Order: sequence, then C-alpha cells, then structure tokens
Amino acid sequence: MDTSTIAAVATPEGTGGIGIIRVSGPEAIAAVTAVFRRAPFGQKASGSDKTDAGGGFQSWRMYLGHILDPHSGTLVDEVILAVMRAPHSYTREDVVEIQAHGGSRVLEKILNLLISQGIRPAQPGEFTRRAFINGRMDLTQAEAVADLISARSDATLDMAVSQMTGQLSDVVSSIRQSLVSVLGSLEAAIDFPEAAGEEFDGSGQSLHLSREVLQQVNQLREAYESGRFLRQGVQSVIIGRPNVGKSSLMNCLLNQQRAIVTEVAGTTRDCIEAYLTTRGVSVLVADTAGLRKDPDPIERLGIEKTREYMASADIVLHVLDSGRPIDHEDVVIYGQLTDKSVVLVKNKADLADHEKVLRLPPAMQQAFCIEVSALHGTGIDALKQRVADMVFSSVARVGHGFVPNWRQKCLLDQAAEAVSKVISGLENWRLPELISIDLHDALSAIDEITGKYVETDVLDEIFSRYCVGK
Ligand SMILES: Nc1nc2c(c(=O)[nH]1)N(C=O)[C@@H](CNc1ccc(C(=O)N[C@@H](CCC(=O)O)C(=O)O)cc1)CN2
Ligand SMILES: Nc1nc2c(ncn2[C@@H]2O[C@H](COP(=O)(O)OP(=O)(O)OP(=O)(O)O)[C@@H](O)[C@H]2O)c(=O)[nH]1
Ligand SMILES: [Mg+2]
Repeated sequence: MDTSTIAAVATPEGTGGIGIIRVSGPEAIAAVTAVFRRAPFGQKASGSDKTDAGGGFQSWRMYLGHILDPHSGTLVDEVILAVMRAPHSYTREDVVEIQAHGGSRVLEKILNLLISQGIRPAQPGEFTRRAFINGRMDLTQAEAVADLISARSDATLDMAVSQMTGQLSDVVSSIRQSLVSVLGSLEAAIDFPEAAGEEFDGSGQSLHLSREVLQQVNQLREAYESGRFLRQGVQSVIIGRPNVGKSSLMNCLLNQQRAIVTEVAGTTRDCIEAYLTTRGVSVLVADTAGLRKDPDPIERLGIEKTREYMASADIVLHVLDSGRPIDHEDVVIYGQLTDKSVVLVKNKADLADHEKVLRLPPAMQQAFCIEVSALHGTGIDALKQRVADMVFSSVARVGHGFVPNWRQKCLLDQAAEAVSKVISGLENWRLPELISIDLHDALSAIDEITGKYVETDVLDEIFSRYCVGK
C-alpha cells in the first residue's frame, strides 16, 4: 500500500485565470499548512478563526490566504484552499486543493514548495488510481474518467458519462452474480454429489443462467463492434486524381483554409489531417496527394502515403472533376475501394455542362454520389450529413448508451469462450469439477473488467494514459 503524499497541477499548462494544485495523502494537510498563512492579512484574527487555528481546517470549507516560502518568508501567491478530509474526498485520502493564479510559473513554484515539504509529484492518473484502489469507483468508471476528458464529440462524451456513473459496472456485476450462483450449485454438486443429480440435466437452472450470461456477454461484444466508430472516431480520407479539388474540399469541410490550393496539378504532396465534427460524431479527415500514374519522385512518396491512408480509412471520399470526362484512372482507383464505404464526390459542379453531366461507367454506377462545388460551398452540408449517416447506420445497433473499450472487449471475448465451455460441459454432463475450472476462468475475466482482480502492470498501462493531475 502506497502511503506517500502526492501533488500535481490539475489545470492545463499555460496561463489561465486560476490554476489548481491538488495534494492527496496523509501528509497533505501538514505540508500545505507549512507554506500557507491564513487571511485576514495583518489584521486581528476573528473569533471563528481561532477554532480553526494550527492547520485545523474544517473539511469541505475554503480558506483564503497566502502561500509563503517558509525559509525566506517571501510571498508566492494569494490563494484559496479547499480541504477535504479522508474519507470524504475524491481519493478517499486527505485532499487539499490550492487555487492559485493560473500562471505556470506560479504553480510550479508552489509545487516546488510542497515537494520541499517531502511530497512527491504525482504520476499521470495517480489521483484517480488512488480513488480506484480505495474503492471509490471500479476500473470501468476510472477508465471512463479518462474517456470523458479526452472526448472530442457529444457521442463519446455521452458514452463516457454513462460509463462513469456505473452503467457498464451494473451490467457486469449482474453477469458476475449469475456466474457466482452457477458456481454455488456446482460446488454443492462437488461437495454433495448424491443431492445434485438433476441440477445438471439440460434443463437445470445452471444451464439456463449460463445461457443468459452468454447472451449478455455477446450483446456487449456486439456493442463494441458497432460502437467502435463512436469510441475511436471515424477515419475518412479524400482521394482522387490531381487537381480535382481535394484540398478545396478539405478546406470547405473544415470551414478553414487548412490545405494549400493552386491550379497546379500535384500541389498536395503530404497528407494533411484535421478533425471535423458532424452531428456529434468526430471524423478525422485526411487530404492526400493526387493519384496518378507517372508521378515525380516526391509525388511518388506522397502517393505511397495516400495508399496507406486509404487502407486504414473507414470512409473514402473519392473526388471527381465534373468539368472533365471521367478518366480511366478513376475507374482503376474506384476498383481498389471494394471493402470501403465510398462516397463519389462530383466536385466542380459549377463547371458541369448540364447537357452532358459527368457520366459514370457501369462499374461506378452503384456508388453513392453527391454533387458539390468546393469553390462555392454548395452540397457540402449534404456531404457531411451523408458521412454522419454512414457512421450512425453502423452504430444504430448499440442498444445501451455505452460501448466497451478494447481492453474490456478482449476480456468479454475470454469470458464468452469460457462460458461457452461451461454450457457445453453442463449439456454433456461433464464432471462438476471440470466445469468449475471454466467457470473460474469466466469469473476472472469478468473481475478483470471491473478491476476486482487485476495485475499491477495492467493498472500501470491504464493510468499511464491519463493526464498528470487527474
Ligand atoms: N475542485 C475539484 N473539482 C472537481 C473534482 C475535484 O476533485 N476537485 N473532480 C474530481 O475529479 C470532479 C468531481 N468529482 C468528485 C467526486 C467526488 C468527490 C468527493 O470528494 N466525494 C466524497 C465526498 C462527498 C461529499 O462529502 O459530498 C465522497 O464521495 O466521499 C469529489 C469530486 C470534477 N470537479
Ligand atoms: N470551378 C471550380 N473550381 C474548383 C472547385 N474546387 C476546386 N477548384 C479549383 O481546382 C484547382 C485545384 O484545386 P485543389 O483543391 O488544389 O485540387 P487538389 O485535388 O487538392 O489538387 P492536388 O493537390 O494537386 O492533387 C484550383 O484552382 C481550385 O480553385 C470547384 O468546385 N469549382
Ligand atoms: Mg491538394
């Protein structure tokens, strides 16, 4: 058990109106008391102050005062302290928050004063790790805190909030309860073999419960598959022949001059990425180098990158030039997108001759098509809408508000495999001792989801992804 006291700046780097330093652990109050002098400054303390003297701060109260260097006596800042005594705090340890002025130099100075009082800097995520270790939340909730902070869209934010309030924990706990109940009957069968006879004939309660568990586990696994888009965001890529207006489209989608546009074919050499949010979904858009057969050496490198982006993209925006007839190269490019969600973007609609609008060869006629003019901004909203629709159509099956993350999903896979073995064991009247081994495997996978039993290196991995001060 780690009994050190930790401190970190909890607010983002840079200047801000107020910056907060968080301190947690048994020495938190003593260390802060050593560098803090209460207001009113230079006046007689009022009556109520006396009752709180000598670091005797009341829990969940705020105190105005000065941070002073205890050696030189120099004033560092005027601050407000919030004191939360164990166990009624975020970490369930003594917590003091120092609300200082939000300059990074000020906060650094205060942090250094605390460190000279024997407190150590906190690791990333260490406050939340302590909250987890001390039983304030389970691991799915702790993970949700990180998701909440990094959420870039409403969809991921909603998901993180529902997981933080324990919705996933509730489902997992009910799965656990069923498994424990099956284990109970199995153990009874092991201890009293003569009494358990009918418990394991296909219609028994254990079999029923195990099948129900498998169904619940599989639902969560499906939610992962269909919600992967929401969790990780969607990757899209803009591709096409040189000069068709890919960079113009990128700028138009972002409503910002992000990529260089010229009338010269082969302008974009490197891939340019940016995030776009459409209907609450975060979409990564990449503008790429135009694809053509005989590129110069620099272009060739750009085209290799374009191909990598194409390979990892969920959605491909294949841009065509409506002002020119379709090129064989376009048919070749399109042919390489068979396993992708593709939108054919007929750009430069303003140049299209309405007598002979861009005619698509049969191979491309099945594709979803949309006419836009990146120059005039027409059709762009419809394109964004289409992208959002593509995401939502794959997510529609997510029943609950939450989607397991990859770690949880891997454990659900393990649990599903073990429970399937339990079911076939029960169906085939195998020895309860053997079935019990699979049941224990299922339980340990489930318990690792909530962190009831989890290896330290798994925790190290999870919390290292947090920010310092969280
Ligand atoms: N200043 C500040 N703001 C913050 C946090 C914080 O730690 N400090 N939070 C943290 O990241 C979040 C709020 N979450 C929190 C959840 C529980 C407790 C807490 O101390 N709970 C105790 C006491 C409850 C009470 O007395 O009412 C408990 O549950 O025992 C604190 C913050 C966001 N805002
Ligand atoms: N009329 C018209 N011109 C456009 C439209 N979109 C782009 N253009 C013009 O087409 C030219 C090429 O545009 P870019 O956006 O640089 O094309 P690109 O596909 O990124 O080109 P590369 O990076 O060279 O592959 C520029 O002169 C743009 O102004 C459009 O919708 N209508
Ligand atoms: Mg370009």
